[in-house]
Amino acid sequence: MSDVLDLTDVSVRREGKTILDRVSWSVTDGDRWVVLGPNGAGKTTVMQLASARMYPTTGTVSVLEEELGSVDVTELRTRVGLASAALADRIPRGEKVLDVVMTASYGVTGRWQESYDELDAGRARDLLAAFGVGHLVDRAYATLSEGERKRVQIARSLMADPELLLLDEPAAGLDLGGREELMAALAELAGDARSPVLVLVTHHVEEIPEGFTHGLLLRDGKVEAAGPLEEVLTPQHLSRTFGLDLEVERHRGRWSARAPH
Ligand SMILES: Nc1ncnc2c1ncn2[C@@H]1O[C@H](COP(=O)(O)OP(=O)(O)OP(=O)(O)O)[C@@H](O)[C@H]1O
Repeated sequence: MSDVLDLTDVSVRREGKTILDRVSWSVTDGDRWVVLGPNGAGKTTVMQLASARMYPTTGTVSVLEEELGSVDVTELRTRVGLASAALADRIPRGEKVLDVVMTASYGVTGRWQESYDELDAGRARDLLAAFGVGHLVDRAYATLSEGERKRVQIARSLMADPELLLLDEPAAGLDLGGREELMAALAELAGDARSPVLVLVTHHVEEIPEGFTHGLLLRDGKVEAAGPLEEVLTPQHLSRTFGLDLEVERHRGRWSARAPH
């Protein structure tokens, strides 16, 4: 079992503010992690480090056994898939869905003069079909619903066959049906041994798909708990993470949390 991600004593400071405070976290081959915490807890910052798009102020970060600061991050970034709102914002409005996915093999958003062959197009079509949006290949990305866009983004993040896949709030903005369809697609991905190591960021325990194995709880830039989901998603840890009393339930592999009356 090798470490896919390793953060040791990592702090990130910006404009005098400590965004991450001595965070240590290890992700091993085969794991499916959820990163959970309230607004401003530092989740996206952890994803920026994990995708080699940011360096820590202090501490060490290794991604796929390469230590940030001592490797060429351009090459490393191609080995990490990322789906996030920030990345989605960079997709040109008129871009064809097939190109949104295919351009990921060059790590660009917006098709220009790169050359693609039938194999690339075939892989993009297969990925879109796997996420239930195969019929949308020729549509302009801007004309899709939010749920369709989210699936296209995940298909795109898998295009370059990453070893690590980071999904930053994949269910944000989806209606109940869209969320549940996405949960089913992600559960399938989690259950497939050929899938990359998965890390999913969310604010809601209801958005943890079946098959996810571990959780990292963050609050105010600090780790509240990290480990197997059953050990981490306790009322005590979740209440401390979100700063209010919470009851937690698990039903058929899915979680829910609510404040008691
Ligand atoms: N460049 C920056 N300069 C100053 N503060 C920053 C900077 N980047 C992030 N922050 C702050 O760091 C904190 C953590 O941000 P981050 O985006 O990592 O949190 P998050 O857990 O992803 O939040 P959310 O759930 O709201 O997306 C926030 O308070 C944010 O305002």
